[in-house]
Amino acid sequence: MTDQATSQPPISQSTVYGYPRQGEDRELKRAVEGYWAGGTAEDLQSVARHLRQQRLTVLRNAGIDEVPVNDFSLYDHVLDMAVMLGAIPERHRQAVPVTDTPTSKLDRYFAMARGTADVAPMEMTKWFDTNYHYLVPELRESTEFELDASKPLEELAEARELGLRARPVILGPISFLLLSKAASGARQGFEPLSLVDRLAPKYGELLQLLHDAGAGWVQLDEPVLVTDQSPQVLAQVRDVYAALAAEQARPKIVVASYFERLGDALDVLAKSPVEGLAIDFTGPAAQNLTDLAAIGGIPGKRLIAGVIDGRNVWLADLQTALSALVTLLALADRVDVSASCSLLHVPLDVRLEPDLDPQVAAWLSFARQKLDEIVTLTRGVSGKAAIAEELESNGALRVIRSTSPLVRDEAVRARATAVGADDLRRHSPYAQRAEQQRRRLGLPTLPTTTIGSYPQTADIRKARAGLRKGTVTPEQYAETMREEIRKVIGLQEEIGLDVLVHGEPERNDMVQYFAEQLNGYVATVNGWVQSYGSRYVRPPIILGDVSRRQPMTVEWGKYAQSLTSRPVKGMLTGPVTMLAWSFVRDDQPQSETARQVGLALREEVLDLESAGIGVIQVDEPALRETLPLRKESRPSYLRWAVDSFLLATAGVRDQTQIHTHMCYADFEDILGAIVELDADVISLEAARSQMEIVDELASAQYPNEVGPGVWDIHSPRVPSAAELTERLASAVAKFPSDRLWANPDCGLKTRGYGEVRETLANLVAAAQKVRAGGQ
Ligand SMILES: Nc1nc2c(c(=O)[nH]1)N[C@@H](CNc1ccc(C(=O)N[C@@H](CCC(=O)N[C@@H](CCC(=O)N[C@@H](CCC(=O)O)C(=O)O)C(=O)O)C(=O)O)cc1)CN2
Ligand code: MET
Ligand SMILES: [Zn+2]
Repeated sequence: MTDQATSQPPISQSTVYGYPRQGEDRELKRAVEGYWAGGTAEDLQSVARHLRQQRLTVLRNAGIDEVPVNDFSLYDHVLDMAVMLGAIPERHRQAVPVTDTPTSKLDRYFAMARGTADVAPMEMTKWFDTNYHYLVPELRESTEFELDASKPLEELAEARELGLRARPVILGPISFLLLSKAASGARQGFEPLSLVDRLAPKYGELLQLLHDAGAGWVQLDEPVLVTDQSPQVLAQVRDVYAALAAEQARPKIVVASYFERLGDALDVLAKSPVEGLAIDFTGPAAQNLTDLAAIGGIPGKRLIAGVIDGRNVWLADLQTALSALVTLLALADRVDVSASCSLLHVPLDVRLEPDLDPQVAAWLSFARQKLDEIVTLTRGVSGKAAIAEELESNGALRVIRSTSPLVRDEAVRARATAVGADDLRRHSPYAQRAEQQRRRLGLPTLPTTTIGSYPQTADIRKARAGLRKGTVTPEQYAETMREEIRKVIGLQEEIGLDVLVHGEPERNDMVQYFAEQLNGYVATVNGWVQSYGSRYVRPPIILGDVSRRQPMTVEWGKYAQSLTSRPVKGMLTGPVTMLAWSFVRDDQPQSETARQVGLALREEVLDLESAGIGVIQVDEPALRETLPLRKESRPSYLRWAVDSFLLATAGVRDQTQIHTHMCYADFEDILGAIVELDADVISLEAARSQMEIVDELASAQYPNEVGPGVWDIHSPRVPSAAELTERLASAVAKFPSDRLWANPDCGLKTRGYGEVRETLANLVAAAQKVRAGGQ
């Protein structure tokens, strides 16, 4: 490549698909929760407007040539899309009639997201293999779409007022339909995709409105195209984009995909009459580069090349990214530079991390730093010399990281290498273990338990904030936590639960809490990433080889057990979840890291056992979500996932009962792996899916014990004893009752004590009733 004269227009432009929404101080969370607590719509809208302006200014000042709009959301962008298309479930229409006031529109929006006292919210589920949750639109054969384009139009106008070139980002029609579900009461066998012909004209109207409002380009996101799709679905993709492209007055269309390779969908999109494609070239999607070359590229089209990893936090390898861009130049009419996906999935800015070791901070790139990487690469496309300095310092930092003692720990590596097949097997088969556990624990049939956490009250969080600020001493903090544990143990005894928990008050988060205590991890103080709605997490960063410094949970567990004669369940987060909800290393296979975490947890499990804890739960809620999007990659993932769990848990004696917990439905794809985990007891989400999982486990002849969650803890509703009895009875009808447990769906940390006390009492009553043979 040769240097271009500076007078020539730049070959490439820089852009992104989305930017974090919350603001530097999570202003959005406070504004939204403030509105829910009785604040005004004006206050909420003004904070939101200010944040949008701030984001656009940041993008502009960073040098981003074309900014995204409509990527902002008060709650979730799929919910926004459902509202934009008028796909509003009947129950929310009726519960919150929309009048002329702006408040009613907002109230209905939040009713769909969170439910009301009378109506259930829309279902929430994971956004592909990320830890972000979206709301699942509900459609039926009678759904009539009705366009309300006010949101993208307003956001477009805001950007144009700032003098910016803006590209509205809209969830595409195929993804919208495939991410939706049949509403309850829809015709048997109804498939949302069957509405595509009714939906497409609404997208046509939208395109026209955006065009009239001055949009030169629009981005239609079709991430479902990176999952396995049938030829029939791909034919629909072809037809719908042919129809949209035939619209008279419209912006140019770029179809975006991310997270995996496009596979067969690549050719379909390449042949479609849309003007551009945005493609992910990072991680498992790197294959797109070869695939694109193999089909001869997309001559005549714009390519937005996602060469910066939008889901991880490591400094990019600029040299490699630049080489990819140069290769791509020959495969498209024009190549623009971007991150692989919306920057929604990474924290805002490394500069908001004052406590981070500066050396480590220099290896990281959060959303704001990724903008710089994108802009640098964009300049580099015109001539490598223009970014020679950046390439050199980037290369140097990457070398320093790869050879840093913070990264490699030979002792850990030696222990990981020494792991043998025996370490991955319990001493005896389940039947023998169950016998010994029965004798030791003396539990009734249908034992009752909870999943671990009890309400994280404001007082608990205040104490922790005080500890951080130094206004609360470690001793005072520990006493506050012990007080909370006493309260939680007392409550459970009073209610009459069989297997108790300590309540997890000392944990800020089930992953971050452990990350803060393990070697090889670093935690952030401001690295918030939206999980759902107004809830955020701070995923820790796995930097180097992982090992345990000292026992992490044993003191709390021992204390809780000392307060009661009933068994107290020890509570740990499993290796897969410790990876899935963190930013992982990009310099070694995940299987390696998982094995190291498995070894660290194994030590903790054995220490808990020695401390007299007879029941130990190792949570793996992320096991399903981490399943690779493409089926071909699944077996190898499941192998290391199961092995790391076994490594953590299989060292205990027969009479120690191992539990695990998963709370995201859709277990069909991993039933085999669930069996292989060989946990004595597994608790699962079941209430929201009408206990279907029990049928599945029964037909898979699940050999160990199961606690299908009978209480959907995601909703503030208190289920009655009768309702819980019915759910339990339905489980008993399908699965051997001597291997069933009674428990909620998930932890209770987001619930209030009022609901918890009432529902758990109902749960105990229901279990008693079903034990006695009642209905
Ligand atoms: N990592 C992870 N991913 C997950 C889950 C999970 O539990 N963990 N569960 C599912 C998602 N569910 C979730 C449920 C709840 C929250 C949640 O409640 N988040 C809290 C933050 C939790 C936290 O980190 N709390 C810290 C810090 C709290 C905080 O914001 N403190 C204030 C001060 C608070 C005060 O003075 O009262 C501050 O630092 O500014 C603590 O307790 O110590 C929030 O958004 O508000 C997140 C996800 C799937 N993915
Ligand atoms: C998201 S799974 C949560 C499991 C954890 N033990 C809790 O009860 O909160
Ligand atoms: Zn859970």
